[in-house]
Amino acid sequence: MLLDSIQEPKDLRKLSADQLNQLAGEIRERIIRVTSVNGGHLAPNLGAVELTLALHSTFHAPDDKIIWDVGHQAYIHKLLTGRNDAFFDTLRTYQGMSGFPKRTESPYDVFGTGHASTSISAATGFALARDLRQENNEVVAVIGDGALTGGEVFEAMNYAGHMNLNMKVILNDNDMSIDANVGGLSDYLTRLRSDPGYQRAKEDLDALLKKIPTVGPRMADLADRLKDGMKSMLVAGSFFEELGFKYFGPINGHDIQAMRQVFENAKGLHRPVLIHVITKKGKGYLPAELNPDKFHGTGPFDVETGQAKKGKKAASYTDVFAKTLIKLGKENDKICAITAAMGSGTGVAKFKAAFPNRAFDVGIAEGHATTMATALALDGMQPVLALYSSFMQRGFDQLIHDCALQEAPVVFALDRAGLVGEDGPTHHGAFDLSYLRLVPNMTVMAPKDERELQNMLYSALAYQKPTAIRYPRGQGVGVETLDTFDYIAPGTGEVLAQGKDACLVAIGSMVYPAAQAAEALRERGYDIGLVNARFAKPLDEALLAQVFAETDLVVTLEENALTGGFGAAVAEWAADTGLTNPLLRIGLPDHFVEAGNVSQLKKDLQLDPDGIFDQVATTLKGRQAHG
Ligand SMILES: Cc1ncc(C[n+]2csc(CCOP(=O)(O)OP(=O)(O)O)c2C)c(N)n1
Ligand SMILES: CC(=O)[C@@H](O)[C@H](O)COP(=O)(O)O
Ligand SMILES: [Mg+2]
Repeated sequence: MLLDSIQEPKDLRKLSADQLNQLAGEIRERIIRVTSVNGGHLAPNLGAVELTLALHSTFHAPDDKIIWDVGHQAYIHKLLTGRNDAFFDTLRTYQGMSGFPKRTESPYDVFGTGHASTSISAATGFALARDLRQENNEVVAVIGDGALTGGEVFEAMNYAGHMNLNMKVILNDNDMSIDANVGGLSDYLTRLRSDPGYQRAKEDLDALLKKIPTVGPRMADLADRLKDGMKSMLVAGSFFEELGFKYFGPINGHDIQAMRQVFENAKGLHRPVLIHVITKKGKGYLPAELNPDKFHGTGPFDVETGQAKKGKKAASYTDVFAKTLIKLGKENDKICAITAAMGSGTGVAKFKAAFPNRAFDVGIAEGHATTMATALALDGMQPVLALYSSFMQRGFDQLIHDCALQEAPVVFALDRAGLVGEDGPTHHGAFDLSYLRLVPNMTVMAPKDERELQNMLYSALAYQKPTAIRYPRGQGVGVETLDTFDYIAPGTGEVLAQGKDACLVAIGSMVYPAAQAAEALRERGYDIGLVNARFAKPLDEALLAQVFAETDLVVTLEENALTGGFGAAVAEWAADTGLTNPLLRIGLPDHFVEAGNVSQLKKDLQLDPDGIFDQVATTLKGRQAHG
């Protein structure tokens, strides 16, 4: 195989045009094979094969810096930069190769990513550093049309254009985000891409401009201004040109030689350049071409049929959220659902199918979504903003400054809270309890199971206050859901068992594992209590006072960073109250948790029932030994 002979990108420069095309086929085969076993971002990569070959055969990485936006499409880059074997064996596995660019993995991965819309800011920094060092390497950002909807992109282009920095942006336009892309910018790209009238308008304009008479100084001045105005209205890429970027395109992103020629020409321009490349998401694998959304990120699948390998499982938290919101939406027409480019992932797409006018996908714009939801709430609507926990981080200031400060009754439905698995540290929802708990006016809760998620969503809408509910990725514990809901008052936990030796006070996804550990401890003769805390804010202080009075050792459990999390809240409250019971806090450590199967990660971090049992038993034995 040609692919196995490529150790570094410069090997590509020895290949003929035919060999590069052959290599493209081999790469596609490899990626389909590996993702069919390990899962991964198949469709984005299949669309970027020729683009990556053209880039790596023209630019000289790692001296030239190639920055991948989101980074989910960087598999080809990994295959071409000496990681062929590891890719085959370990992509997205525990202690294996990351599914995203990662600086510690390779010198070719110059900037770590996972969240969208950072590449042009990063390129700006690399270009400035290069200029300060008086070197002359190229800096290239590769960004998709979906990631282009994120506001940071425009902050970066505004500045890079202003500084006239030598950097190249390759816009990989496949006319898709995860779901359909949204917005005026997406429409603009569609016009650039496909409207022959638009292209013709450009040619007609040139002809027209030649005909404008320029008699006398005032007429000449008028003609110039008219030309400028018309140019900016009609010239292809004028939006990018106005920001200071020289626009090239659109060009065929599956024609390696055409792209190489444009990239080579762009190298000679020492200024900001944007090259608009058109690709097909899922290219070369029919099931992915036909369903690019399903194959954006996939689990293991059968290559022949494209069918997912996993069997039918219990409903996911996302399904329960969507089903419950639809039911609530039928009874209350003020309820709206908002998401930031994660309609399928959060279940908002289902709500949109039921209530097309009351569901909004704003693109990759979590900050904007938060402010928009705030205003909807202030004007009498009941917005539910569904985001992944780790992407909510993008809207933190808006959550404080717009929503919480004005006490806007927005419900934040934070999916993928806790460990998410193979996407790894960029995507684990490790911090939301910490960063939400510190904000005044917030109510923060986490359900122990699907039924409690239903009741929490129902209750959150009744609170009429900024409220967050966080729940994990994937399937629930399998309890029955209902079509009627029970109200849970703010700051009320639930005593599941009483015990004198220790009480396990767990929140959200840790309640069931804590219950299993408590049972095992009881079998060893310990008297163990169990509390479902439900709320990280406000705490159920009366319940905690009872727990601290009745038991010796208090154990808090959360699938969130220990720093600032639920256990920290209990510790602060106990210290403020003058209680001195020993406190064992179980949760995520103060380092970024790597990628891997969630059960494996939980085992490693002692967050599974066995790990909880061991930690509590060791502490209890230690206390007995010291009398
Ligand atoms: C801040 C943030 N919000 C949401 C996401 C989830 N996400 C990952 S890829 C993606 C779509 C990207 O579309 P595009 O840039 O066009 O790349 P394509 O997959 O089409 O190649 C989204 C919304 C993210 N990674 N980061
Ligand atoms: C790259 C990215 O951010 C998304 O594609 C993410 O991988 C989706 O994760 P889920 O599989 O949890 O929806
Ligand atoms: Mg796209």
